[in-house]
Amino acid sequence: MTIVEYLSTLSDNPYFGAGFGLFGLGAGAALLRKSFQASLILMRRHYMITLEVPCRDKSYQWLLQWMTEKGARQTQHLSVETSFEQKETGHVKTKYDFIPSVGTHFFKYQSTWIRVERTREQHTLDLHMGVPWETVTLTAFGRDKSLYFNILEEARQMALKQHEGKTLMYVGLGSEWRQFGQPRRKRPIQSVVLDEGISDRILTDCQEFISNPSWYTERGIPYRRGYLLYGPPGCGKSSYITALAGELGFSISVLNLSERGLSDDRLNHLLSVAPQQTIILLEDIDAAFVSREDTPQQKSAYEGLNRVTFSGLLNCLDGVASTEARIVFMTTNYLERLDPALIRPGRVDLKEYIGYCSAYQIELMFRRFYPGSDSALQAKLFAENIKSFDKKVSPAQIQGFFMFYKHEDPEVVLKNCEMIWKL
Ligand SMILES: Nc1ncnc2c1ncn2[C@@H]1O[C@H](COP(=O)(O)OP(=O)(O)OP(=O)(O)O)[C@@H](O)[C@H]1O
Repeated sequence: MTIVEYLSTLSDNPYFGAGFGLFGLGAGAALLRKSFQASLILMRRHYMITLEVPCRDKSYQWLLQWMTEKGARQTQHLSVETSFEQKETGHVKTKYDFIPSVGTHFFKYQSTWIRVERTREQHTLDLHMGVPWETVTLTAFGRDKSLYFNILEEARQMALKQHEGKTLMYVGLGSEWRQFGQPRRKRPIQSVVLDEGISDRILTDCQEFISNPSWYTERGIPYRRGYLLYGPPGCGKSSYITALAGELGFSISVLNLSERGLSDDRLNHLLSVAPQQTIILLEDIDAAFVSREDTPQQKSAYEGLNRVTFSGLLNCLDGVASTEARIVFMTTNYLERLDPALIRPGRVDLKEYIGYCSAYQIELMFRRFYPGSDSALQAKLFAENIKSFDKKVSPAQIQGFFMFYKHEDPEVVLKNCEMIWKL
């Protein structure tokens, strides 16, 4: 029997025919599935756009907030984020924000449906923050990438708007900057009364610096500026820096150089990843290198811990260079304790003494507290009275004194000037 004859007898066999038919069906289904998958991949590649935002990216928080506003209304699967909000009256209000939970959500942006997938890796931690690693992936039909650009920009604007009129504070935690406390209402710069011309000098210098990056790049000078405010306590150094940050629309990033475990490397890293548009504040810079080892107990407490060295700090300050305007403010009560290397030009470009009140400051503070019609005359009298005691007085003392007599007439205040030193 030839092979051809053998095959023809097989084709007459009903069992073989059925088996062959089944095989054909299976192969056909597999082929269909494969081509479906291939066309899906092809469609994804050419007709869909995807955006992946990992939790380490700056826009991640903005995007979550944006989704809270836009998307959370369209999905039923939410997770809660509780925060505390301080009202201007000082009341603290609890605020619940619902954000789309981990999983898949769909919502419409303009006329496009977007699939949002929020995933959380159970086994991977974001080592900086110690939280599970998360990713948000947006997928939409189309090829226009500007869709995502618009979403991110809208999210950024929304985040900025939330902080409009507020000053943010950051502190260095580990190798990250973390927001510290609630955003504070901006303090008007005029509310910090410094001696004649000082505030204008600092403000103009900062503004000129910020608006002139090309001056620095053209001359190959690092784009940074250092300021030192020195003087006795309670005269407004910290208050002025806070008010200045508000005026410039900057945040404040506070670095505590005496902090345990802050090494040269960490300091360097923190300075290089500082938030944008921020004032880096090194308070009580004189205390950073002396007070730590005053007593044997302190010495042993700090043994084995990393810490910032003086040369490390100088290197870090010199290395603070970026395309961003980098403003560093230092404060101290004791200028004479500072090493000249720390405050040489280039590290500190402008030094200002913020001292006890002059007659000019006393008058101005009085007029701000008692803005009545006789204010100018009374303020002059008040300043003369205070000066006649020939004693030092700080703005904090004057503020405390005014607060004590806040329900009294200016006349009573004028009569009780000596109480300033007794409160
Ligand atoms: N020049 C000023 N104008 C208005 N208020 C002031 C002024 N100086 C100080 N105050 C008030 O006194 C308080 C303490 O001021 P602040 O902390 O800014 O002083 P400081 O010079 O930074 O002191 P320290 O050296 O102890 O840090 C604040 O409540 C502030 O409002």
